[in-house]
Amino acid sequence: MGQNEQLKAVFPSEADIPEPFRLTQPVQQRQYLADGELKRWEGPCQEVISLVQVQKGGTLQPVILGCYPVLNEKEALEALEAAVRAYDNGCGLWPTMPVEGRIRHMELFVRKMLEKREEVVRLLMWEIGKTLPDSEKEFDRTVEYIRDTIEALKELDRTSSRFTIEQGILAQIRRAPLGVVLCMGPYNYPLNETFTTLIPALIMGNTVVFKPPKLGVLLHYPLLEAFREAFPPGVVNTVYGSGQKVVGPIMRSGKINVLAFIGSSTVADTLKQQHPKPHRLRSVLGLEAKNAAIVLPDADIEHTVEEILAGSLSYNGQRCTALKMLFVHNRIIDTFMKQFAAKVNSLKLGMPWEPGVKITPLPEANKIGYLQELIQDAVAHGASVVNPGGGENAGSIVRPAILYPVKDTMRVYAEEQFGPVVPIAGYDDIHEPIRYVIESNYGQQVSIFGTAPDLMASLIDPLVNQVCRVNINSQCQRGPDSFPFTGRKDSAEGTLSVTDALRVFSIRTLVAAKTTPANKQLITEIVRGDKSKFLSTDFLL
Ligand SMILES: NC(=O)C1=CN([C@@H]2O[C@H](COP(=O)(O)OP(=O)(O)OC[C@H]3O[C@@H](n4cnc5c(N)ncnc54)[C@H](OP(=O)(O)O)[C@@H]3O)[C@@H](O)[C@H]2O)C=CC1
Ligand SMILES: O=C(O)[C@H](O)COP(=O)(O)O
Repeated sequence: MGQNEQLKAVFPSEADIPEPFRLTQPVQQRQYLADGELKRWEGPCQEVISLVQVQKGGTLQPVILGCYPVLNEKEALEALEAAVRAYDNGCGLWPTMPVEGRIRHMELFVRKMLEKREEVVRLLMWEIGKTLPDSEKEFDRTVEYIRDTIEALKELDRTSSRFTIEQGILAQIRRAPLGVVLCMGPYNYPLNETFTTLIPALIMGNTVVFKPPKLGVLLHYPLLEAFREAFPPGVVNTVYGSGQKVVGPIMRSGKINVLAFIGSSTVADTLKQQHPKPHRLRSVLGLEAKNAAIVLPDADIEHTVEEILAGSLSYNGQRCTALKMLFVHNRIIDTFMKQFAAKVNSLKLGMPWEPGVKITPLPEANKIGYLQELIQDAVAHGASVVNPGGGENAGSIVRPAILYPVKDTMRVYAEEQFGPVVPIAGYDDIHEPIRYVIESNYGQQVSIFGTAPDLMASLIDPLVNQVCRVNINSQCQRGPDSFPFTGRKDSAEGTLSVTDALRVFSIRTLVAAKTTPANKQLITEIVRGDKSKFLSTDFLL
């Protein structure tokens, strides 16, 4: 069998798909959530085509998963207005609701969300080709993130809402919401990376409009009812359709107080510029990265190969944290390359639900075309594809490619490939990879592999001042989610983590009163009458 036939053979016929993973019927989504209602949509819908293809009569055929509403500017602005009303007129409802109340709503949401686990996991596999273990992990990690957020909020509330008297002024310092937040996430973690901003934004008392990515859109549908039941009207609203048509008007309205966006740096710039006062907009952005691995001459090669394999190719290299450029010392490059290529060649290609599969179908023809352009450009400038068949595809499946020796004249040296292409450069002088990190447009993370304490120590400080996380003898990654996650330059704006996110979606405000006898009397009555959040009697003691 030729390479292409071998690749084609990884796709199943419909009959080969095991029962629990079959899609019984397409998901015909004709609803969206706005103002507390699941509104019926009679207008045009966009078909969703799976990344998984099936064999029929010797050819690969697309699988239609369902469709979602393509809203217009009118519906998008109505959803926005619902969020604005829920914030501005929300007295006693959401933004002014005590923390314990908001937590109860969030706990109800988690219970309802858990009922949809199986459905969401199945859609993750079909919509974005994520393996079963990784799809389950994405769902479970998201639930855990919500629970951790609830605990972190309890702690923040205990420590940050306090009374103080200074210079004859009694003040209560509070953490207050910011307003209306627009949340958008990328296709590689469509659930988790949307919820890492949506959940903290909500629980801090903001109201939200969110647009799921077009790849990974249907898996949000089973959760709409949970949002509707768990939160007051207008607190959570969804929009669907082309970014330009529905997100553009929302940004241009100037009514968004926070842009919470995880995705590519160029789209983030476009969205910010659409806001009438971009410099006043708070932005929480998780963007592109080109994380490098630096392998020192004394590295433990076996361990390094394992870490770099997972770091560069898990979920087909489609992670912002993936290792996207490797620098290996010339003294060990032959040994490293032999072991690494053998591991890459042994990765199992197949369908997301198959046990042991690591490489799964990729999105869209233009993604595969882009990867092949990068490979051709590198080859034209003197690199080789080290592993035979690397970069070849059949339909949506691509065999990973290792490129070597990669030079600064090649596009793949600086561009974020976000796919199964691993560029490798050899080096003699440690200043070469360090210069790469310094000169990169991105600044998320770096991994260093080695065993000599002095050398490692001398690298850590300069590197951590260029990126935001230096990983020692391990791949780059986001988790644990309690760790701060951010980047410099074009890689991020604002910091996320369970607790950082609570801070980023809130502001410290004051209620202040002169401590005159009349004011003391007034405040005592306010407190007794339980008429505001100005509740503690500490100041009276
Ligand atoms: N730093 C981080 O935390 C992370 C960063 N990323 C980065 O995300 C990228 C991959 O994700 P990808 O989904 O391709 O990113 P995109 O920037 O293409 O899409 C992200 C979101 O923006 C929307 N969008 C795209 N174009 C427009 C537009 N013109 N107007 C309005 N909205 C638009 C998308 O919607 P639609 O799908 O409908 O087009 C999607 O919801 C990589 O660069 C990766 O590094 C990924 C994960 C984490
Ligand atoms: O969306 C991404 O790519 C992530 O931020 C990477 O997360 P991970 O390191 O946990 O896979």
